[in-house]
Amino acid sequence: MAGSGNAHLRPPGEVVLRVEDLVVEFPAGRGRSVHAVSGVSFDVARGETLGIVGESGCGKSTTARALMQMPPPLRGSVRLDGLELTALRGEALRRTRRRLQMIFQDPISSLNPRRRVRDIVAEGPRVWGAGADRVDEMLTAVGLDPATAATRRPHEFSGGQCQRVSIARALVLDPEIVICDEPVSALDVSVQAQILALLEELKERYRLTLVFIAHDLAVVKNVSDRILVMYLGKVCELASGDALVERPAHPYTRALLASIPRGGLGLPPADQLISGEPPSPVTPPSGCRFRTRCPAATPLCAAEEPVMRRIGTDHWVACHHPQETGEILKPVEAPQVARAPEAAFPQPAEEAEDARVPKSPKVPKVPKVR
Ligand SMILES: Nc1ncnc2c1ncn2[C@@H]1O[C@H](COP(=O)(O)OP(=O)(O)OP(=O)(O)O)[C@@H](O)[C@H]1O
Repeated sequence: MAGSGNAHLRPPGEVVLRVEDLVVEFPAGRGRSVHAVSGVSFDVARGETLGIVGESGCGKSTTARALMQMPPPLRGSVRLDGLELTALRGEALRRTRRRLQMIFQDPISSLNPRRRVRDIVAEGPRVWGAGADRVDEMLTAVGLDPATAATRRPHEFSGGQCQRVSIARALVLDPEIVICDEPVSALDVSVQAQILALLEELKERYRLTLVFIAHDLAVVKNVSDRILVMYLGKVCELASGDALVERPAHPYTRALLASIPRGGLGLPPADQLISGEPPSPVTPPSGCRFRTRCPAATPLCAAEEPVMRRIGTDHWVACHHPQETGEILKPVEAPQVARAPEAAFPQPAEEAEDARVPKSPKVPKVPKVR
């Protein structure tokens, strides 16, 4: 049986970032805590884009900040090329952080309004004493003309242009990993596509690894090699983008897919929709955290927390009653789907055992919940 450790979440390729049992809590008064991130594990392969998706408040941004050690997690491990970031302090942490950069949701408020664009992009190089010669190159790379843009201030730019400045600021220090936290959510739809295309282009040109966070599965699907689905501080499902969309196994993933309008992913409507708000992360439900909204929940789901199980090549799910993979949601007019590459890592015997689709009890037919 697959344990709750992280060996089973290995992506195909060389692991650059390994996250194990990450826990982040915030004080909630009267001795209680917000359980924002509760034992999240995943690996990121060099050169891949890992998407993280889930409703607002599920812990995506907290996970991102914990990777950057801003602040460090309460428990768990974050290893960059084997270097344990949670053990670093002071100068050593500062030096290592340069290898990880972040792009934030609100491009305008994340830029200092009083500074000129050149100074904003050059701030990292000034602090680090390196990269100053790349400022113009970066402005050009993100589609801004250094001659005209560099002396202007953020308020003179549109949201999309400000996000280009943020991207230049993040890339000027030549990071290995860029964590994009809802980088297009605040932008007009037409601008979103341009910024996503730019990120894709820069990823190739500068051989970046991306962690791409968004609440919108349609956006995440377009940019990600693999997708991790979070619900109330936990990972529900992790799979290649194709597997997640064509064979969603977790009821929550299915609900997220069902909420995408036709024309988004072009999927037929799924049979189950969820309603209501997630429970409070101060008092999360026992067992499976999704069970209070899950149309397939049984007493087992309240009694026992489901662990991540492998149900296919590069496809993992934490659910007692995952959807049998026999039912495949075919995208409308989908091109031939390429087979996901086999994991580069040999699977230990006990994981190979779990590679079969777990036999789950028949999920009773439930009425639609609206
Ligand atoms: N500094 C904080 N103090 C207290 N609670 C916090 C703090 N930061 C986040 N939280 C809580 O932690 C939980 C996870 O929040 P987080 O921002 O990580 O979620 P998210 O999935 O990124 O959502 P969003 O997209 O809305 O930012 C939420 O319940 C949030 O209210």
